[in-house]
Amino acid sequence: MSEIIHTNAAPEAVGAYSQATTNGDLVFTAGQIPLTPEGELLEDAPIAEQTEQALDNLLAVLAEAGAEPEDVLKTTVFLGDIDDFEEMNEVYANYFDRAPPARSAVQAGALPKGVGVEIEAVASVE
Ligand SMILES: C=C(N)C(=O)O
Repeated sequence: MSEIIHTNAAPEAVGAYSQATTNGDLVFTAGQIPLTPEGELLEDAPIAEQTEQALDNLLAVLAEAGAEPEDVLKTTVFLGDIDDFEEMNEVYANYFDRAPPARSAVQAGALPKGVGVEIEAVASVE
């Protein structure tokens, strides 16, 4: 059975999508961008700060679905500029310090709202 996940601890969707959906034990999050739950966009902040906000949002959405960081199977990190990889990675490592999930990191041509990073995840909550 599938379910739509919503929490006020993460920003509202900026388009026609849900913060996350579930199917059985699996949780699929939308890509989280550096937008605060209050609606402040951090598109000009350093990539470290943008990454923190995106990951705070991601963990808030996962928590609403009952998932902890250890439950994450795979993430995808979209960067506006691959030169930001190291700065993003340093922050990212603090969020997934135990048994980090599989990950892909790619440079996207452009990201919504002009942000520098967007991060999505798939988790299992069995
Ligand atoms: C920010 C997004 N996740 C989107 O526009 O799909």
